[in-house]
Amino acid sequence: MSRVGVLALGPAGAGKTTFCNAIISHMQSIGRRAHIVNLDPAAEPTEYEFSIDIKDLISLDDVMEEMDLGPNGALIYCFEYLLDNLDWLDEEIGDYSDEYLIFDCPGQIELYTHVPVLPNIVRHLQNQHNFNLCATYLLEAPFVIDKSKFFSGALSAMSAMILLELPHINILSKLDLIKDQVSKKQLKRFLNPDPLVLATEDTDESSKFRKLNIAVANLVDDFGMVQFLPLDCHKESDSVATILSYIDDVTQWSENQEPKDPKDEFEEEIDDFDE
Ligand SMILES: Nc1nc2c(ncn2[C@@H]2O[C@H](COP(=O)(O)OP(=O)(O)OP(=O)(O)O)[C@@H](O)[C@H]2O)c(=O)[nH]1
Repeated sequence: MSRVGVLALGPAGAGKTTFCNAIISHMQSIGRRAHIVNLDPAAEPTEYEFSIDIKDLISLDDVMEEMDLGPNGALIYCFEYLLDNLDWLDEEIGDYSDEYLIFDCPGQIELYTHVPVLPNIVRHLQNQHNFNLCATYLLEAPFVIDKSKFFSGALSAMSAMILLELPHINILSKLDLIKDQVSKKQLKRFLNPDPLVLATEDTDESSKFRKLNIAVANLVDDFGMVQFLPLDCHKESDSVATILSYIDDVTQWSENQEPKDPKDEFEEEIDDFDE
């Protein structure tokens, strides 16, 4: 038996929970079942009930109060507690066989860029529960269309990809917020950009950061971190369906199957952008 799990990752407020809800809603509309696993010990209830909720094990408020810790220290404590009590997760997951689980993760990206707590949970899910996992990393469109922020976002996504070692899909969320600011052509540039061009254009040849910018751009390019699937949760759009079909491909990976090129997948989505 193999299970499919999707991790929703990304900085605070990037739209992870909204994305999880949009996936569930879309799946329900096409007759598929999926469940949200809330891994954020500070999360409030959302549109769809959590099928598995870390708050049933431990909550951030309780830890802050009882251990006299700040929010970040308390979050790390919660995850270490989860790691020490993985039998709780095992029991909860036991009820969901052959189903899609969407793991809504906290926005404190150090959990998957610095400290190994999420990678340890990922290994447990793979080894003990035979999960086919995939990571989705959300970055807000208004954030990413700014060049310097684009690189910082791409580097944080890359860091998560390296630490988690999972099939990785970058998602540009909140597309509606940039609709009036960028043309279809500009959007394409940010969905599938050439990092070297981004790093060097408009940069003074003598700038002392030029060499560093080029080195960072090459690194980002080498790791293939520069393709984004667009997501607009506030509009009836095909973006969720497109992302889901891509997730389906990477999680049901078979040896002789090549991954689809996300560029082709979202081409149609971009065509609708100016309308
Ligand atoms: N305009 C717009 N707003 C969005 C979109 N997706 C999410 N939001 C809003 O962005 C805010 C944050 O969304 P969440 O889904 O809670 O983000 P999150 O990444 O889960 O947040 P944390 O769990 O706190 O890290 C909410 O007010 C959402 O309504 C979108 O596609 N467009």
